[in-house]
Amino acid sequence: MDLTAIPGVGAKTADALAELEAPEAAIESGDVAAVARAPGISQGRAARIVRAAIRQRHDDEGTFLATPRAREVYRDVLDLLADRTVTDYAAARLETFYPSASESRIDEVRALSERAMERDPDDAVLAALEDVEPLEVPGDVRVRDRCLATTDGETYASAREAIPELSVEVVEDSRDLAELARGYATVVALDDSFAGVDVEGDVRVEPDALAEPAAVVPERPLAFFAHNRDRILAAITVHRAADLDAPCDLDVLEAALDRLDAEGTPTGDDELRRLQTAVDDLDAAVGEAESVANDRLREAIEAQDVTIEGADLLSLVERGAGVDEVLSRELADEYDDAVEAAREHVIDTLDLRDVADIARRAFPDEPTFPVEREESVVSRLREELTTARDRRAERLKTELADDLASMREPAETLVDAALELDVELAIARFAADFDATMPELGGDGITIEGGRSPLLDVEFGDVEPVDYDVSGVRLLSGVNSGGKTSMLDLIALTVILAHMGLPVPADRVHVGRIDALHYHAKTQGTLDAGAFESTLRSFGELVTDAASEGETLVLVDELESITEPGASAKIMAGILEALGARDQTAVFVSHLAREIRETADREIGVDGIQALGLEDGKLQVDRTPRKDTLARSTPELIVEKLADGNDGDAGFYADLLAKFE
Ligand SMILES: Nc1ncnc2c1ncn2[C@@H]1O[C@H](COP(=O)(O)OP(=O)(O)OP(=O)(O)O)[C@@H](O)[C@H]1O
Repeated sequence: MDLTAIPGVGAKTADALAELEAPEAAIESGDVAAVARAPGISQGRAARIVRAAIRQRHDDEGTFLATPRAREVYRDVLDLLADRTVTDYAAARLETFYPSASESRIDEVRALSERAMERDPDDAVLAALEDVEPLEVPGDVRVRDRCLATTDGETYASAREAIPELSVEVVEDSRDLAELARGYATVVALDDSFAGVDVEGDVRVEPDALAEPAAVVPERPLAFFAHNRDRILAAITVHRAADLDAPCDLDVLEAALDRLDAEGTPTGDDELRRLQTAVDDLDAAVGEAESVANDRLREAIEAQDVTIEGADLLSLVERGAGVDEVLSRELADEYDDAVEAAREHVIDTLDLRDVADIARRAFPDEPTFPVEREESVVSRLREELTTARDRRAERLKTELADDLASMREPAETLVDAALELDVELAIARFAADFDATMPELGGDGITIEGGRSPLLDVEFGDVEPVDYDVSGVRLLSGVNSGGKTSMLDLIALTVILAHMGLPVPADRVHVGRIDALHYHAKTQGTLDAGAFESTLRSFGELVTDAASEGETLVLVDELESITEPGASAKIMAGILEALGARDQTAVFVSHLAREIRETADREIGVDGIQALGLEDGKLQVDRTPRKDTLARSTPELIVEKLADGNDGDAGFYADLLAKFE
């Protein structure tokens, strides 16, 4: 597949996508997370690429949302869905859903919606989803306790390329190797020629190491799991909570991850913990041991009466002997005890085992006061412990990397499935929150039964259900604030959702398949000549043959506000005539329904949102449009109320009312 064939994907993006293991498969399966793993591709961009590819696959021109207001309603739909996602991934993935004229695309998403609506958005699942994120490729890993060694320049270059995690050293002979082995816990010699050499330290001869880097740097495969550990564990919890089929044994994967911390260090091994603590606490323990010895010695000296014969004292003084000699002569046993206590302290506190003999040498046999550590011995001890720790860690890492080697793919599948579940749960929650049902598609016109718009400015619980049945061109009249604009919004929302393949907030909906939605919102005030002309042109295009190929739904809100009432009634009548002649479906909301109908050359049906009356100065409205009814306007209602009154002016109001008929 030529990636640049996807609309909007240029050569640069195609190169970035080509870095993925299987870019075509990721794009085709709509896996936004996988696409977003390409360098420099954000989740939003990935969603746009996937959407463009879907459109291409379904031969879909993407011209369904033909006006700004139609696009706004679509945005509102996406927001309602995104509000019900837990992960950013699901919100981005939902952006790949769009209203489409393509039957195959709608069916694809309908299948997903139907599956989604069976799901139970359980709180435990939603909570577990909080920590699921798309898997990431970890940054560069650097390993400092191991190195590669070779005598050959070419091998050196390929080693640097194949295993950038380790330093590569050029050596000449086994002496050089031995030198390296003093600085590194492990040296991996890449040349055959070193086979059988006997050098002190952990020197391995592995001529095939470059072919199997993970064996030399288990940190590489482990870094993936360490970096993504929490996400994978969260995905495991999601699978358990939602009872999803798992691609691997979750207990085994979890147990393996439990042996790894976020830095990629194996955990849960007592021996490694012992060695690590010994390295960390060595200095402190030696310091404490010095105090132990000195306290003891001080006490012994204080308690001791040293008796020395004059001749001996004289001889000592003549020889210039110091206190050490007095100590060794007079307090040899006490000194030995004190030093023994110091040695035991270090060995016991650090739980030293095979290096206990080195630890003993950290305090000298020769009496001194105060007792002081032998710095070179302590350094040696530190080196030995560090090397032992690093070797132990490497062994554990290798074992763990082996255990996890076969789990990378299942882990990816696991996280992808959890993220996809979030998409489905968003649809399930949308359906549950708004009592939505799957619409029927096909035939002509639109039938909505028990429709409730979640876009209204009232609590969803307070939204009154409405019914409306539209075929052909209709005028929608009605009282101010009766719900005419809200009805257009509900129709637009319903048609968009139905063409996205999603459930609609109604008891029952039947929607004829359309190719484009033209929804024109009410303009704010009269337009100037230029704006008026361009608005008229857009309607002109809409009703010309070229533009009206295919089915369109036209929703227009109070077009009369663009110019003076007389002219606008004529214009609307003309547009409705043209749309009617082309068998399109249209709803025009207007307060000039009567004038339009009178001006039009063909019969135009008028429906009305009726006021039931005024109660305490407030309109009581039946929000469901009454078929073939020119609704009374608000002023008419008020005049009627005044005419019915007992005021002296009633006659005047009765005459006024007559003018409305
Ligand atoms: N189905 C409904 N259930 C509850 N409230 C509704 C419903 N439809 C509309 N409303 C309320 O009525 C208000 C006015 O609705 P809307 O703007 O649709 O009326 P309108 O007939 O277009 O008014 P105008 O003639 O002034 O343009 C809404 O803001 C909303 O609060």
